[in-house]
Amino acid sequence: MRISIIGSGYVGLVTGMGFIKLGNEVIFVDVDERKITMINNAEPPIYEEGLEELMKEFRGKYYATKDYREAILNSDVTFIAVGTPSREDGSIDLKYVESAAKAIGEALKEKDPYHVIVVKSTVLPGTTEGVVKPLIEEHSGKKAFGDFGLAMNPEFLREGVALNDFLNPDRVVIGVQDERTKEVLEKLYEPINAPKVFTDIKTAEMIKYASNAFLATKISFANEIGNICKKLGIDSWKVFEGVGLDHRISPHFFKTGIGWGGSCFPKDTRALIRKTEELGEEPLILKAVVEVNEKQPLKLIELLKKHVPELKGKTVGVLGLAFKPDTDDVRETRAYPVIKKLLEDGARVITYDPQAMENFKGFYPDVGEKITYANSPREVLEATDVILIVTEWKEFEELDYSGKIVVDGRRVKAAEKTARIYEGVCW
Ligand SMILES: NC(=O)C1=CN([C@@H]2O[C@H](COP(=O)(O)OP(=O)(O)OC[C@H]3O[C@@H](n4cnc5c(N)ncnc54)[C@H](O)[C@@H]3O)[C@@H](O)[C@H]2O)C=CC1
Ligand SMILES: O=C(O)[C@H]1O[C@H](OP(=O)(O)OP(=O)(O)OC[C@H]2O[C@@H](n3ccc(=O)[nH]c3=O)[C@H](O)[C@@H]2O)[C@H](O)[C@@H](O)[C@@H]1O
Repeated sequence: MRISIIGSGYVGLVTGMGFIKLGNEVIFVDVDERKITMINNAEPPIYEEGLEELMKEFRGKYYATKDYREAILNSDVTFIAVGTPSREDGSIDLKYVESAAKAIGEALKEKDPYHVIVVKSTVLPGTTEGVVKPLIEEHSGKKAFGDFGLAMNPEFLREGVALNDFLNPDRVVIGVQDERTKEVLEKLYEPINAPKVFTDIKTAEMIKYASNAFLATKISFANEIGNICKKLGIDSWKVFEGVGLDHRISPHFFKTGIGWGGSCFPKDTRALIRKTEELGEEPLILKAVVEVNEKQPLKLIELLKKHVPELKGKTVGVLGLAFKPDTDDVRETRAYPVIKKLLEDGARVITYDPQAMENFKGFYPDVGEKITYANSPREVLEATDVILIVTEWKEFEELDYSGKIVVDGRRVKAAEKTARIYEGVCW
């Protein structure tokens, strides 16, 4: 099938390359010239395992452009995968979705054969039918479900293992209304060996929010129990190993630590909270889930002060800046509140991350003043005896922490074994 993808970020690029691997051809559309040039040179604009190899292998099966018209006229299915960030008040900002829908509508004017538009971006229930559909109809002069198809197909991939998640998902959720669109998507996803859940459009939208909210809840719940365990001298990882063996609960996604960050859990829980309030309901659990998560990274500093009561003038090493390992993404990373607090308390910071330092400089560009970006994790260990671990990169397992005070937010076994003083956040 010929596919066009609007928005070539983490989701657009990964799903696009995934569809190519399944035998399709893809035209990527973006507004960012830098990304377009990089994709056309088979260079991934983001770090994601296996992506570069795939882009090199399938050169010729895809290209990137700014031109919506060209992309729509030369494809049969268009996915919308633009960002859906938070507004200042936490509500969902649909400006990219809206401008994509308008531009698709304009391009669709000239297209005769049936074209299917699929919303892949995470959008609140009602958005595809209440915002995307009327904009495409207004700008194309055509009618949804008659002149063109419309569907909602949320994405569940995780950064770092994104290609594998896309190609081997637990399920594929497809929200559709008309039979013709359903057939197109059934065919497109046929090679994927996973249960296909067909629903109406707003149910598909809700499945995505409920999934992310549940996962965020699972971690905040585990961290709340983990904080109690810490006070009682209990290893919460052992606790959740035992808890997770109950098949109704499952052992996955139960790691206690300094909480969840990333481009989605924070913004999606906020958006769902705002939507719930708008509907006149009280999001009691969701609010608590967020509150636990905001406090959790500061536990690192609290524990550090047990051993180093005065941080003023001290150099503190921070290992890891990405919101999790195997990505260069620093959106809502727990490293930010940790480093902010260290600097507020008068400490100097020396930090290292294998992939995310350039992105993190967006928060703290004043290199050398209060924060130094090291060339290796060893350089951090040479500079100071006080270490905080924020992201569990594999290479941090290869270090010798002898003589160090380590406060660990993610459980790096080598630190637990070799540090002079070791504090785990929930163990
Ligand atoms: N990052 C992730 O792991 C996952 C993200 N999602 C959802 O997928 C959506 C996209 O997320 P990401 O890929 O992380 O975002 P991103 O920010 O990495 O990528 C979005 C891309 O859209 C482009 N863009 C913005 N406006 C545009 C327009 N009018 N026309 C064409 N391109 C435009 C941007 O330049 C950017 O390259 C969001 O709704 C997110 O919640 C869903 C599952 C996983
Ligand atoms: O909607 C999205 O964007 C995606 O959000 C998450 O994926 P992602 O943000 O890439 O990362 P996760 O692996 O879920 O980790 C999120 C955060 O939770 C933390 N985490 C994860 C697992 C765990 O057991 N404990 C824990 O603290 C991680 O350190 C990280 O900060 C979901 O896992 C995906 O299914 C979803 O598609």
